[in-house]
Amino acid sequence: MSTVGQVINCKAAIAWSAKAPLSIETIQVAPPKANEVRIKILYTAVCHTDAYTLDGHDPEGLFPVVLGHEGAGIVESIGEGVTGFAIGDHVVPLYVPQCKSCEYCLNPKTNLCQKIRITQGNGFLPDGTSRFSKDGKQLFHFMGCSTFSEYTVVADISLCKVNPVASLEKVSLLGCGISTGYGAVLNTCKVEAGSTVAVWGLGAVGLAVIMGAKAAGAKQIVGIDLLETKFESAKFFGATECVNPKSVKLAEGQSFQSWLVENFNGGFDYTFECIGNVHTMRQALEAAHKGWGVSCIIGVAGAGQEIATRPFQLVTGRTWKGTAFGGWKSVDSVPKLVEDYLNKKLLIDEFITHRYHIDDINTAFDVLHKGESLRSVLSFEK
Ligand SMILES: NC(=O)C1=CN([C@@H]2O[C@H](COP(=O)(O)OP(=O)(O)OC[C@H]3O[C@@H](n4cnc5c(N)ncnc54)[C@H](OP(=O)(O)O)[C@@H]3O)[C@@H](O)[C@H]2O)C=CC1
Ligand SMILES: N[C@@H](CCC(=O)N[C@@H](CSC=O)C(=O)NCC(=O)O)C(=O)O
Ligand SMILES: [Zn+2]
Ligand SMILES: [Zn+2]
Repeated sequence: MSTVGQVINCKAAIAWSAKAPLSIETIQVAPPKANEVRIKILYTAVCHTDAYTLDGHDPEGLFPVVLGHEGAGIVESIGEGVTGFAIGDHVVPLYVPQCKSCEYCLNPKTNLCQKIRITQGNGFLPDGTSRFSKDGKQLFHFMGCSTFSEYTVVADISLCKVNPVASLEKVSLLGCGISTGYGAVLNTCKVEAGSTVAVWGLGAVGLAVIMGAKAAGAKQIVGIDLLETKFESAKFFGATECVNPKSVKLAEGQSFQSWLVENFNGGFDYTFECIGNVHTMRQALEAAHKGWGVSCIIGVAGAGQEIATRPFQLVTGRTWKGTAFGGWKSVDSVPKLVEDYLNKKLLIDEFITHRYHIDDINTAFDVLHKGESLRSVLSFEK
């Protein structure tokens, strides 16, 4: 029985309010309007940013909402005017879209397409409305993706078609964390062979940075985390050594970053913060090498959180920058990352540490907060 043009009743994890567990319920998903695509989501992962918004730290956080932004699925139907997709295509939703016509898409210096950023930040699709409801009550979209629903609707510029040979379970992780960390190295920082690199936070994003640094030919890759249980996986992905800031012997009044400068040849060519903590962001900046060191912020910090350092740190040659989705022009790049995965240039399988049915999504958030997981992947099929 075709669902094209029909409202679909399906399972979704609803966030009714901040800090509350997600509620598994049947919602209504309306057909796609012009330049929209409705997708049957087969797999979705949980990223720390989902937790960031669910925990109430996101100034753009709106409730009730269908969260989720790291997923993959199959096209169920397309709206009027959609040309690049057909029913049955394997696709990955993209929270950084690529319209290829806005000022940002036309500028090679950024991937931050702004075509639909305002409506996306307001929890809507580009026409300013939602396709989600629960018995007549509107539910907001999230990051233009909302993958915590069996069916979702996205703008056609927020979607890419991928090789159907690749496992949708695996390529779901290219919707955020792996692409971000890997791209931060290759695109945002353009790390050169022989560089020295330090990475704060050994979660999925941090490990993807390590994977990228190894691919770039870095000669030293130092993983930094408070949880030494993360060190083994960091070394698997390419860390040459790992440091627990709580375990080093600091001189009276000495900072961790000055200890790093003292013990790692004056600091690192590149540092990456993959936590979302403004204090570790300062550590990472000040551990970058005088004269040329570059520090890249990947971690997300909420409203009111501000970074600080002495201007002297920048005056003496350090650069502070950041990345969204690893600087990838999304529609063009994610299909290529899928090919890299199929050609074994990129690891994905090893990031998946937990698998759950969508009914157990709250457990996936628990293991993330406990630091026990890299990526939990959820499926809707029993
Ligand atoms: N800019 C972008 O485009 C993107 C940004 N992000 C952001 O990147 C960050 C990482 O995401 P993700 O990898 O999914 O998150 P994870 O929670 O999986 O990883 C964060 C890691 O940092 C560790 N950590 C926490 N506090 C400290 C500390 N003070 N010093 C050292 N290590 C610490 C955590 O340990 P523990 O588990 O014990 O807390 C965990 O190992 C998040 O802020 C997320 O929002 C994610 C994707 C894209
Ligand atoms: N609404 C949040 C935005 C936080 C943020 O920086 N998001 C990242 C992606 S994090 C994915 O896991 C991003 O790409 N931002 C670009 C953008 O246009 O938002 C807040 O306001 O804190
Ligand atoms: Zn994410
Ligand atoms: Zn654009």
